[in-house]
Amino acid sequence: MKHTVKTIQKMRNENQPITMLTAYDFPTAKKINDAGIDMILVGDSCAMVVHGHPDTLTATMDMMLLHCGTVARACDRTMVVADMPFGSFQYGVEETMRNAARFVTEARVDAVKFEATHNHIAKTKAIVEMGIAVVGHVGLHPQAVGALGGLKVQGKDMDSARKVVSEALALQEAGVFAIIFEAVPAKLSAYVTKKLDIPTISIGGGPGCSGQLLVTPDVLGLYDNFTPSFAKQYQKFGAIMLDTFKQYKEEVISGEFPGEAHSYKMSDEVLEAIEKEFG
Ligand SMILES: Nc1nc(=O)c2c([nH]1)NC[C@@H]1CN(c3ccc(C(=O)N[C@@H](CCC(=O)O)C(=O)O)cc3)CN21
Ligand SMILES: CC(C)C(=O)C(=O)O
Ligand SMILES: [Mg+2]
Repeated sequence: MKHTVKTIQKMRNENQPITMLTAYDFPTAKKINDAGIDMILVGDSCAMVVHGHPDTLTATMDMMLLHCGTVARACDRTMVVADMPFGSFQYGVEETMRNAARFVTEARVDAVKFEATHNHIAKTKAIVEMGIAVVGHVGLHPQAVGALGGLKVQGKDMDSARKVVSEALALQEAGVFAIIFEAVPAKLSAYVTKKLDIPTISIGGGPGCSGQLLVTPDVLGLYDNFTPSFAKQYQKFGAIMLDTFKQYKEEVISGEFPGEAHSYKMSDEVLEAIEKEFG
């Protein structure tokens, strides 16, 4: 059965931890779905971990719609959340509504997320009123990397902690069904989680949230430009891939590949006839 806003909120109410990972392609999304992970975020982190850009600002509507549609096709259980790229929710309520609708109608995702601050509460309400499920996102907003002066923890001092708490409360009030806490001290997200009635999902937000999220290439060991300190690498698939490609190269050079098992056969008569005809 496919997860819905209701089943995710039920998990939170029954104290069952919610699991979430990012995905950008069909085979990975299918494995995440089949593993029973509750939610997938098609993050604009794909600009970095899939497309090789230094930050998320180059993600576009076209890029996100393509990856979202691909991931959505792989998921018959996992709830799929589209991350709205920078520039898609900044220019007024109507344009934001139109862009949110495209994720639902064209890519067939189950919900949208964007890096909303206090300036985006009216837009959040407008999308919720359209009937689209919305996820909030507080703490580190990677799309604000320029203004923040780097991708770093948020909410350690009074001003930024107040921003995290007040934005989370305002987003809940605006109707989001869950909120992602990114790079926030564990004590602060635990405090806000208790204050809220909706699930909180941590990516570097500590164990006190209702669920956990990681960027899948970090989990698999597939992205080696950098890894945030909160990410846990469960496997070293990057090293396995490197060894595999080296082995393939060696086998082609040595003639070991392709052997008989990986080649097609034909009858000697046909070949002899061809040789006769063409010399
Ligand atoms: N591979 C990857 N994993 C992520 O979790 C991730 C992305 N990319 N891209 C989008 C955002 C950006 N995020 C990030 C990226 C880096 C740090 C990081 O390296 N922080 C340092 C501190 C840096 C500083 O203080 O200047 C750390 O030690 O965690 C944190 C969050 C989380 N997201
Ligand atoms: C880091 C998570 C929350 C995200 O927004 C992304 O993967 O783009
Ligand atoms: Mg993002």
